[in-house]
Amino acid sequence: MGDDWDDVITVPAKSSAGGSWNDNNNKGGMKPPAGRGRGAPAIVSQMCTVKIASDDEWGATANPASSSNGLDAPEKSTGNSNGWGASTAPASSGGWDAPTQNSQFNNDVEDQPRGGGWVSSAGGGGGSRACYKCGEEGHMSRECPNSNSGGGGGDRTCHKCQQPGHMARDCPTGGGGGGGDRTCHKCQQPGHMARDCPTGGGGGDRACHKCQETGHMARDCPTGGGGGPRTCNKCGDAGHMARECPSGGGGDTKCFKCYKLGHSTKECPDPYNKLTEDGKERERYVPAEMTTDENELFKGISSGEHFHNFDKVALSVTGQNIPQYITSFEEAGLRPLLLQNIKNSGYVKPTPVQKGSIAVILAKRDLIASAVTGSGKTAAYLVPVMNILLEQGISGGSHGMVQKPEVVILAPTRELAIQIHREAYKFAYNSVLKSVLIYGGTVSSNQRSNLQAGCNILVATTGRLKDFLDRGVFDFSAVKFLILDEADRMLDMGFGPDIEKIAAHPTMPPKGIRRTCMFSATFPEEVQALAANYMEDYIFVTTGTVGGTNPDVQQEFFQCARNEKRTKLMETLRGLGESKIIVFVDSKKTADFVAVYLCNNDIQATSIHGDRLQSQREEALRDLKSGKRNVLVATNVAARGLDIEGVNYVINYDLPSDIEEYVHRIGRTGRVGNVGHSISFFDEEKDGPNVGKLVSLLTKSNADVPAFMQALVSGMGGMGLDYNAPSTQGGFASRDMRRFGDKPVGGGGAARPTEAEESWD
Ligand SMILES: Nc1ncnc2c1ncn2[C@@H]1O[C@H](COP(=O)(O)OP(=O)(O)OP(=O)(O)O)[C@@H](O)[C@H]1O
Repeated sequence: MGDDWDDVITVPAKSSAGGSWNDNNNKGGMKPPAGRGRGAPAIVSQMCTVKIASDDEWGATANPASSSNGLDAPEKSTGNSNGWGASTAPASSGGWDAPTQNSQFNNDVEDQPRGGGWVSSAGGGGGSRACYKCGEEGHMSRECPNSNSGGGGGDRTCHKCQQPGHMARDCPTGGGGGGGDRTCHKCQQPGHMARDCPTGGGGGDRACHKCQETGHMARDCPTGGGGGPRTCNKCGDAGHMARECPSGGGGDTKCFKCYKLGHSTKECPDPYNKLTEDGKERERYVPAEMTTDENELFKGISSGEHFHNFDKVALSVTGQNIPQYITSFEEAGLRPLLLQNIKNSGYVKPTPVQKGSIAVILAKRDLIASAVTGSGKTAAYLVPVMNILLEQGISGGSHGMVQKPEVVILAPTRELAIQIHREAYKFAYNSVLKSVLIYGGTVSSNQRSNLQAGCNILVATTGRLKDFLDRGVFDFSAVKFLILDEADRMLDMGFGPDIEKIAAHPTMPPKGIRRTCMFSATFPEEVQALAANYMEDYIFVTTGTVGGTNPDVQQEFFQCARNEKRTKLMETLRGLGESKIIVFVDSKKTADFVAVYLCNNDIQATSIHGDRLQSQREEALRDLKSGKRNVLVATNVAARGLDIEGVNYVINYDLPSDIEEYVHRIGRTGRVGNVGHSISFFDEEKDGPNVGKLVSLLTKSNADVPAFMQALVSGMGGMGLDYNAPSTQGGFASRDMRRFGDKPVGGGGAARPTEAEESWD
């Protein structure tokens, strides 16, 4: 992965530090909360904490020009019979009757519908090219209606006898004859074609492409290999062709698909190659377009009976020069169109994380925000960044040019990226803002066209993002906001290296110039330390306990040995009737197994996991949403961020070993003030070692700790209990680490508070 990153075309980054947009702090139009007697947004000069109670995310030839030529360019100029890379050469090597069109030269070979070429699907061809038999347009020679004589009536001449009225293959002079003045490629004599050459070898003065000797063609070369000056496309050495390369790979020629060294295009292991590792044909999935039906678009989870409890949640904001929080969407000075879309979404007032985050982002500050699952973090960043773009105006790149999005939002899963884009599309409805979604598992040409048609907000998974970036479809030079959703996941070992490269990309404005915002329900302290490296003088917004479970989710645990789980699951599901339920398991295999088992037992189940085709993954979610299936068996791919209306229960068939994933999994229910339930099967043998972490989590979240867990923990002498330790040691963060950490933090501005907490109230 790594090497390609250095090859991307460099577009000059924004020159002036900070740019003017960075200085317009007041344009966000924040107004002070009513009745607080403050004129302008309050700027607090010291590190402080604010608590509110009550109301208050081209390669080798790195040739950017190729972008106009499609992403998957053909292997070099193989359009002749020279034998170099001959396997990809067009069929013209057959002789003089060259094909009219070489379908291999379609742009973006991977992404074209099968059966490409210029022949129309109408069955006859209707292009503007003329038939080789009659010379008329609208059909191909093989379908020539004027071909009674077998020849046609055009004025084109036969390649053999040079007479008009028939084609070479129908030449009455016979096969090896012909009277034209064209010469054989082998012996250079007129009157026959190379394949019919009586010399068998040829004695012309054309040189063999292998040994560079005259008198024979490459495929008849007596050297077997050749010693000409041409070099192998794999290893770069002269004397043999790529397909005969003794190195089997290597060399400094790059693959034209993935642009990595060491293999040819057809051997590319890249995910966008046609074949999977095990040789199966890849899916060519084109997702459906976003709905334009307003009702459908603005439909979402209605806030629940506990929504008012958000008012009781303490909002803690730490950092320097904290901007005044907002109390209502109206008072935030948002653009009318945005306000209208917020209203159409059914939002009446902001949730605590929205109150804090909207103010911070409108003030163009870096931000880490952590709040319980289902508390509206998506809108907490979308609304303010959109407002800023609308106020400052957008450039909106021209069609076909290298696109320059102003906002880049990264998410760990495709499904979450889809959801975020949908939200962005919703809030940007009727505005000039254009949100574009790019993610893997789908045909890339559609997404590329969407992106090339203009993009202000780019929502992406990292794989597809890097691919398009490498191919010069877009760059980061206009980025004002880099947003990581599920940031702790994005910064962990899986995605961390990608984020590092993205942030360090030559076209990405550096921290302090671009703004970086990170959101998650969980934010372990060690991840906060990593996050700080991408930020400058950031504000930390938390509501409740960072990493705590959602209080609206009633958590139940059952001791259940591994071999008892199936029966227990059936029992549980039968008791829950038609409710929408997500059943989490720890492996793809188990997901398939459990889903099949449930279906065999008349439960309307489906599954989602990383080995399923993307179309199947999305279909599974659609089926759950629509109620076609009421049970979704899932791996952690569905643990974070998904916001599905009516999911009343989450069942942990297998408990995760990672405590943060537990928090996210059970957070698929009990969203925006709705009551939810989680039921977890605790297998003492497997989950015993994690009991300390669980008890710590439940305790800090003010949730009931089951008696059996308490007994287990005291039986272990309290081992594993650690309420404040980093997650890897069994705990979770509950605060802004800068205020309590021992180590200075890079890039986070002042690492320690200089003054006591200061409140907004
Ligand atoms: N102010 C609001 N009023 C009513 N509903 C809201 C409000 N803000 C967000 N919502 C709705 O709440 C639901 C949850 O929002 P969202 O998915 O952004 O939560 P989240 O905090 O990001 O959750 P997670 O941590 O699971 O990713 C969505 O359906 C969203 O439309």
